[in-house]
Amino acid sequence: MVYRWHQNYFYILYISGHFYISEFVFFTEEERRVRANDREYNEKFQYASNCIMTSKYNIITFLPVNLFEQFQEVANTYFLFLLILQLIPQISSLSWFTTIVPLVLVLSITAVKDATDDYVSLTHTHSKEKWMNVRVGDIIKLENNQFVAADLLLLSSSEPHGLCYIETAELDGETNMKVRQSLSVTSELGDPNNLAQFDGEVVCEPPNNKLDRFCGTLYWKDCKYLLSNQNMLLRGCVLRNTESCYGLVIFAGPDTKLMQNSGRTKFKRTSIDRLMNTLVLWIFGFLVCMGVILAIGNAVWEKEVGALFQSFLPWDPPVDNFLFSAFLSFWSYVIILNTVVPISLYVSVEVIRLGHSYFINWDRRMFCSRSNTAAEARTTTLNEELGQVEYIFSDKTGTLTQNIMTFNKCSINGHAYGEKHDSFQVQPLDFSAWNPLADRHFCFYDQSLLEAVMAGEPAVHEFFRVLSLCHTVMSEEKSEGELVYKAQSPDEGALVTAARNFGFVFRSRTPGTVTTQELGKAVTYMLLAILDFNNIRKRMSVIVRNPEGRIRLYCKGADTVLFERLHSCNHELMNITSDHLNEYAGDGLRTLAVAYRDLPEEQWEAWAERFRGADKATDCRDDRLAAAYEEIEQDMMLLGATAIEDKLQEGVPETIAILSLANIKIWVLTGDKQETAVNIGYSCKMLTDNMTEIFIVNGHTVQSIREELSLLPRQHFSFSFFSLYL
Ligand SMILES: Nc1ncnc2c1ncn2[C@@H]1O[C@H](COP(=O)(O)OP(=O)(O)OP(=O)(O)O)[C@@H](O)[C@H]1O
Ligand SMILES: [Mg+2]
Repeated sequence: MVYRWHQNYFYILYISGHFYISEFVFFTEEERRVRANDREYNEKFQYASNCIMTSKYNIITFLPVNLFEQFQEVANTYFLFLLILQLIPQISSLSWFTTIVPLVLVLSITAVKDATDDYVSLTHTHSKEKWMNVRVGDIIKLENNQFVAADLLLLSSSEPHGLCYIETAELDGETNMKVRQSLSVTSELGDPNNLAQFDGEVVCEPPNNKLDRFCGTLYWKDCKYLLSNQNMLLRGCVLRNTESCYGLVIFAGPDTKLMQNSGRTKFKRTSIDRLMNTLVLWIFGFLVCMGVILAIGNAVWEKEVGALFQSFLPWDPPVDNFLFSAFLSFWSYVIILNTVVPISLYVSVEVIRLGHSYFINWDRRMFCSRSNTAAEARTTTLNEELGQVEYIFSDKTGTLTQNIMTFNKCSINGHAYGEKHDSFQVQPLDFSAWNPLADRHFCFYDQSLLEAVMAGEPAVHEFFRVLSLCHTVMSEEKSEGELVYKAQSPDEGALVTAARNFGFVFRSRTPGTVTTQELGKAVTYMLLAILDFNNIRKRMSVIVRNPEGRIRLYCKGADTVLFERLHSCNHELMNITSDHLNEYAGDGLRTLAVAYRDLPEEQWEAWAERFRGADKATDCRDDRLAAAYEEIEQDMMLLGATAIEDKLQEGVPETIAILSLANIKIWVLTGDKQETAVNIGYSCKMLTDNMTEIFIVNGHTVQSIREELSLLPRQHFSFSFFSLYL
């Protein structure tokens, strides 16, 4: 079958029991060129439009495709075959409707079930009809809480500095908000009339499934601007905390990163289906044997006895010998004995499936009273499929844990703060008395840290200064003194809030400055560079110039990477701090180390030159930037470490315990420190005390991990806990 669908051809192939829908595109895209507001130009490239079909059937294809699927059921084919046999008068032993009625009944019940399954999945994914008409190169407006309909380049937003906030739960499952920012040249366009005149051209990578990367260039008014993932809004995200924004459609429909990540719909067969088919085949084999035995009996009788009665009991006209008579009686017996093949089995299984799916929907224990939603089985085979699960792959933060981070403890200059020493001190500290900007929801119990701040200990001050400066949090001041932080990473939100309560209040930022209020005094730092975080670097830094003109680099990140980059004079402090860190990790807390480095003017100038070169590079930009970062993040002075708590979600340990009883193996992905990860493993009952041998596979390359794995005895695979550091 071939469908023509928006310039691309789709073939439905049937190979060894599976349907494959293959897309045949007549050109392979090497780079994408999109000119804003110029449909005529963009149409030349025949990019896919924003129409997406997620359902298996449509009205025309339903009957043939569904029948084709159903006749893969051995029993259905068998009954069709019987029906054909019945039409031959010489062997027809039963009236034709005894087979056709059950067959038609089974076929139509299954067809109705398939059609409803498909319709449900269609209505769930395809509610926004109007987005179908969006084409590549259009500029569209999005409003708060709307789903992003295609992959867009953010042009401008209602928020200052072209910022906008998105929730990416549909894409990566993370519930925290992320920030995107438009280029400053386009964010100035603002009003719709200017945007209608915008005629920039984007040249970028072809459609791909990498959710966290985008690389392209915007050409506009003889200038060239580099684009990154930070400028993109992907289909499936939801706009939050942003009144409205405008975006240029770069990828639409099947080319969007969301769709590129989803596999094609395949005809699914559960293992019960396969088991039933095998059983039916065996029963059919038995039936054939019976037929053969009876036909042999017929042949013997016809030869020995029947032949003697030829004049009274003549053979029917086309039959002229006993062998042919036996051949015909074989088929008659196949028809007569057909009831041994249980066609009702299929109907019963379908009915049971339907019943099970309703049991799931009605299950009170799967009802969430907070959001007033019940569990919903969207396919009737769900129960069987769940029963087949052997492995569960889960993310840790936000899936097992609540993703609500609280600043719990810290170690500054070798001193540990935050222990709850005694039972007297149950009241959290009251910050509002001396700090009007304090966040009332922040709880901390250790008085001595507050005393250290008040006593003016320089290390403590510098520690909180790092926390208030080195981050990517945005702040919003609705009314004087009422600060709201919008953090991309909840860890950072917790750290900045802690600094805020201890008197180092982050107030606002512009692309070139950060303004803080340090113990009541407003201070504006020049923000010279942000060396952003990524999961390979495991750290982030900022370089700032304070009002006195001194330049400092502030860095925070994983202790493993930070400790390697400290100045040698930190040896002793490093040992004490790492003892504290181990203690924190032992409690399952997330840890970060913080450090600083003084930069003389000449050194900064020289490095800034190289940094700008790397930043402008078009090829290997990431590698060159990483090398530049590496160069400056050296010889740092350690300040201390922080410990943040992220509580487990309700019921996680119980659920995991039940899952492991069912022998389901669970893999959890986390970027935490190894000790923290192991401890969380224990607290959520993934690891238990009777697992005496826990293997930690610790390698940095695929090769080294493979070697370590090959050392493990095979049977340990199901019980061991891996922490892969790639
Ligand atoms: N904003 C940040 N600034 C500096 N360092 C960070 C930041 N976020 C995380 N890190 C460090 O980088 C390491 C890896 O973080 P990453 O965000 O890649 O982990 P993750 O995959 O998100 O893990 P999880 O899901 O457990 O949070 C962390 O252990 C932490 O030490
Ligand atoms: Mg993280």
